[in-house]
Amino acid sequence: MKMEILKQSENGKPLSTALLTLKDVVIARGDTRLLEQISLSFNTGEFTAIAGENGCGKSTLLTMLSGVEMPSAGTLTLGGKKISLLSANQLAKQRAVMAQSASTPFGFIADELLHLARYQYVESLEQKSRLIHGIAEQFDITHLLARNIQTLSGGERQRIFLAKSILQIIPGDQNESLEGKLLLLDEPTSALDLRHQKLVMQQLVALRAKGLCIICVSHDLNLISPYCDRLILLGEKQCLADGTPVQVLTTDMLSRCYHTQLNLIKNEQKQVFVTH
Ligand SMILES: Nc1ncnc2c1ncn2[C@@H]1O[C@H](COP(=O)(O)OP(=O)(O)OP(=O)(O)O)[C@@H](O)[C@H]1O
Repeated sequence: MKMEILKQSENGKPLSTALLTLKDVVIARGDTRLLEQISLSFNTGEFTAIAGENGCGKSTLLTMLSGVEMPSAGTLTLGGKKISLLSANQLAKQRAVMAQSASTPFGFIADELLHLARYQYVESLEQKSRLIHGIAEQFDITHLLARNIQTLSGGERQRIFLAKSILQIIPGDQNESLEGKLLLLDEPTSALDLRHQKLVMQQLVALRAKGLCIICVSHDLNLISPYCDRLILLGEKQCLADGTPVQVLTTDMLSRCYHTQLNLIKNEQKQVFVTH
């Protein structure tokens, strides 16, 4: 797979590899232009958080990044290829999306739903089950596998759908690299208690270490900032800030983005926390 090398270290070794790129992308809903002329690159092995006020276009941007809908203008490439040219099967193996309120129209059993995530892989039922049980343990959903999805609590359901999206793209051998794979998450921790928030963040960081490119929309800046590599703030129809959480989280930037005064606290590890 041909990929654009973004940066080189002094010894010429690639430091990061662009997996997903947007060039002069315009995103609209109906007659409303939500984002104007955005150009961004998302790299292999990078965990990016996207935040911004309600209605600024975060979920719509994620939908476009997934290749499900095309932007009004501009180009989007995944792994060096125009996303619009990738088949549904290619997309399904390369990127997974967890929507904001993921649900099923029918009362699926959780285990059936997780098996469905592997439908495009040629593997024995035993291999499939081993993989599903491994991921289920990592997301603390083993005890929920026999349950009807529609009877689960919000947080339980959220962990099932997160596991499903990961199962869709990971190789059968969990030791294999995840380079070239993309995970798009829309507020995946909004219903989780503190223990499960931490668990999910730790699992995402472990997947990122194997090369997965993660883009996660979140309103919870305090939860995600210590774990993500990069934070993008959207507002005013553009990318207002793009950098490490410490670079992006300033009182000026936050008041411009959220139209209210917010305060910051720094801890000894130089992490920044936002308070009202
Ligand atoms: N299908 C649609 N038709 C018309 N307008 C839409 C449609 N989908 C979204 N919108 C509008 O587009 C804007 C952006 O919506 P989007 O869901 O991307 O926002 P968001 O930044 O994810 O917001 P939130 O933080 O509330 O989840 C909103 O004003 C929304 O009302």
